[in-house]
This record gives sequence, C-alpha cells and structure tokens, in this order.
Amino acid sequence: MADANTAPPLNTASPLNTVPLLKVSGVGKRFGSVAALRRADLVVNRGEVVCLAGENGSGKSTLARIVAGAMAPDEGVVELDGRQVTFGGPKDALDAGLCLVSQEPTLVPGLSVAENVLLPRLNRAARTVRRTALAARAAPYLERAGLDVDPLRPAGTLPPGERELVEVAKALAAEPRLLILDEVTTRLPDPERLFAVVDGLAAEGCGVIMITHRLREIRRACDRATVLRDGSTVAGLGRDELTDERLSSAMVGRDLGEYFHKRPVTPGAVRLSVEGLVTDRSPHPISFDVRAGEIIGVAGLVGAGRSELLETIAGARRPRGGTVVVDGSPVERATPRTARRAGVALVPEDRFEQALAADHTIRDNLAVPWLRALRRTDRARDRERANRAVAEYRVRCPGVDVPVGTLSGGNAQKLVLARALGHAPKVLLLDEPTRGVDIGARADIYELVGGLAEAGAAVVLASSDLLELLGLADRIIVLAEGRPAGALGRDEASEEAIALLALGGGDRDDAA
Ligand SMILES: Nc1ncnc2c1ncn2[C@@H]1O[C@H](COP(=O)(O)OP(=O)(O)OP(=O)(O)O)[C@@H](O)[C@H]1O
Repeated sequence: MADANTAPPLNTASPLNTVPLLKVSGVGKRFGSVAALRRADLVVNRGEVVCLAGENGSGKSTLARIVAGAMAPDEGVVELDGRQVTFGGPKDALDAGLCLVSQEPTLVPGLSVAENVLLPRLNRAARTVRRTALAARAAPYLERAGLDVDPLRPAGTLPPGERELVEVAKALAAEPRLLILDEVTTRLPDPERLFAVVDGLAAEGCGVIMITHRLREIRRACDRATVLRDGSTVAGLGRDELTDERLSSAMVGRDLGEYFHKRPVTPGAVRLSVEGLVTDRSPHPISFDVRAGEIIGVAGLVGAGRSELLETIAGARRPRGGTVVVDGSPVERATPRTARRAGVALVPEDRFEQALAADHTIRDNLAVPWLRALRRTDRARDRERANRAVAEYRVRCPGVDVPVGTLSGGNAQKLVLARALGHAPKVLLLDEPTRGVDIGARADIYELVGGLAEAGAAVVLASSDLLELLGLADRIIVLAEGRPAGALGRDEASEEAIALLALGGGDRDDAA
C-alpha cells in the first residue's frame, strides 16, 4: 500500500506542479462529544481525481465542508497552492476556486434553472439582466452537465435527477480549480455523463475530490484514493490498487468475504399479490406475485415509476385502480397505517423527506410506528429497543438521544432500515436501500434482507444498482416509463438484458 497521500507523478514537467493544488494536514473537528475528524490528511494535485473513501461516519463530508469553507476546522492546516488559507465561509472558498456539490440540495425552487446555475456569480446589478440573456449565459454549463431543459423553467419543477444536474451545472459555472463531489452520482440518472465531465475538467488541470461508496465508480473515475477511518487518514491507494478487496479492507478494516447473502430458498405460499395496480403516475396496470422467501427486484431508469409502485403498495399513494393482497386478504383503502397493519413495511428512497424527522431523537424516530402503543405502556422499552437497533446496525452515534439530523447520510439510512426490519414485516418494500451506505454496512444489510426472506418474508427491492439486483433478486421486473416492460428470471437476468428492457428495447409485456 502506498503512503496515504502518495500521488502518481502527474504533470511533473512543470515546476509549479511540485506544489500540490490542495494540501490538508492534521485536520481535526469535533461536534460535542463526537470527533468527526481526528487527523485527516489529503493531497490533491492539479489534473488529478482523488477519491475520498471511508465508512459511513468516517468524516468524509465533514472534510469536504472544511475544504469548501462551509465550516472551520478545530485544528490542522489547509493549504492551497502551498499557502495556508482560512476561509470565512463558502463564498471565500468559491472566490479561491474551491467548489462543493454537497449531499444537501442548494437550489432555490422558485428561481429559474438559469438563475440557479449563475446564482453564485450574480451580483445585485446582474440580477436585473434580462431572463433570456441569463438563459443564454447558463446554457453552456447546462449542456456540459448533460442537461437538456428549458433554462427558464423553475428549478423546483424538475425531477430529482435533473435537479442534481443543475447542481453540477452550477458548480461548473463557478469555473472551479478544485471541485468536490459528495455522493453526487447516487442521485444522477446517468453517472457516466458526470464522469465524462470530470475527465474533461481534469484534462484542463482542475483537481477533483470524489466521494462515493460505489467501488465501480471509484475505479472508473479516480486516479487514486485516500481512505479515512474514524476521522483519520489511514491509507492511500494508487490507481492499480483500486480493487474491491484493497478498498474494502482499507475502509472497513475487515475482510467482507461473500457480499450477497441470498441463499436459494424454496418459495412458500404467495404473500403479496399486486393485481392490476394502476399508480397515479401511469395508466398501465402492473401485476405480480411475491411468494414467502422470494426477493423480487424492480429495475428501470430514473422516472420509470419504481418508487411510485412501491409507495402505492405501501399505501403512501392512492392507486387509480387495482388491488394489493397480503396473505390472501386485500388491503382495503390502503393508507400507510392500514398497509403497516397488514404487515407491509416500506424503506423509502428519500430518508430525510419521507422517513425521518431530523429534529427528533434516534429513539423517537425508531419508535414512530409504536408511538401510540408506547404512550400507553412502557416508555423505557423503546430506549432498550433503540440501543439494540443502533448496536445491531452499527449506527455510528454518541447515543440514542441525539437528533437524527446530526447523523451522517449512511448512518441515517441504516436507521430507516433498522426500523423497517425490526418489525419482522411480512412484506418488505425496499427503495434504493443502500444509497449512500458504505460497503461494510451494505454487506450487513444484504445479509439481514436475505435472512428476512429466508424467514418467510416477501421482499420487493427497487434499485438503480444493477449488481445489487442481480446479486439478490430471484426475479427482476423491469419498468419503462411506468409500464411493465418485462420480467427476467435469475438465469436470464444480466445488466445487458435489464438495460435493453429499461430502454424499451424488449417487446415482452409479461411482467408478472
Ligand atoms: N452537525 C453535526 N452535529 C453533530 N454530529 C455531526 C454533525 N455533522 C457530522 N456529525 C458526525 O460526524 C461524524 C462524521 O460525519 P460525516 O458526515 O463527515 O461522515 P461521512 O464519512 O461523510 O459519512 P457518510 O458516508 O454516511 O455520508 C458522524 O459521526 C456524524 O454523525
């Protein structure tokens, strides 16, 4: 293993390049009793794409925020072009050419796409510039980001994947010297497009820090990786060391062994029947059965209707027709509560919008489905339950009484899963369950989901991660524009077969 920050000999021809673009040394940051960063070191050279890797809660986003001027370190030094810098805020960092695309959305929904893209560069006078002129100025950045929308459209009306591309275009408009992308690809319809942008920026001499949990993406886009564990830099991996084994053992500190834990199960009786279900998104009825012990995958491009299907089964959306039957009994007038009573649990796609109350404690969030019962009975039991869930799911937190909003993204996701799986549901609906979750926790989650299926649950797994679908699902239903485009058994499913159906290339209409 190379030293933590050993960089490949890039652009060594220029003497200027002996000084790194960015050098972070010994940075520490505490939040109350939590040491988010202890001794973080990081070097990025011009024209280099560096992956910042590490488990959930290892400090990656905190380091990204410090570099981008969004928070100050408690200790340590940040140098740009060999000179120490102290930023008063993100604006200072932006002026110095450092730009962060963070996990949190920053767009102003009521402003147009063009205004959002140019916002950091607009002074008061420029805001009176004609809207069409702004649109023309924003157009090249939108095009470079791969987004084909009307620049005058309000940003809030775009679907999530396109909003993320506006965030990317906004970063490009800042013409950064160092771009930080914090788990941007998880929200993008086509990550490859972003990688092409990253390649182009690097070729122009821009440094890029990329945070992602997807090992394939690290290999595709990055020149090397710097690995954080418990807030300290513990390893540096060169390009030819970016293998699954090296990355995972550097991040997690243990050998993950077998990744997917779906053992062959003899399916039992039908647990979930979806009969001619018409969601509020599309006129096409969808029908399929899931037997006890089965995991059914739902694939499709962004916007294909995966989330809508799961949310309708879970009673979170009103269907326009059709029935959901659990263990032979129709779920009448489905609401989230009636579906939950019937044994249906949903892990929704957006943890903070749909599943968690950020200002409330871990303990209260875990207790939500039981709150009524708890008010009447023993309040001490939920603490015990919460402590157990946090330990079992390895949620990194100082205790169960901290607000959920202080958790790192992946740890918040683990909490949503802990709550859903903790009820031993008959039907488990998972929508992008491992988005933002580190590889160690991923292996744990796959094992838990596999175990739940083995115990007789019916599982429906919607995911944009094809390896996850292929590794876990017994059968994969592919949706295209809200329509069932086909179903693939374990033996016929492959990345190519899924992609073909998702793009509308197949002519099978037998999704059940
Ligand atoms: N504002 C905050 N208040 C309290 N604790 C915080 C705050 N921000 C981060 N933390 C804690 O600091 C630690 C590091 O968090 P950070 O978000 O940097 O991790 P990460 O490596 O980016 O994780 P993930 O991969 O899950 O996004 C976590 O334990 C997190 O709970």
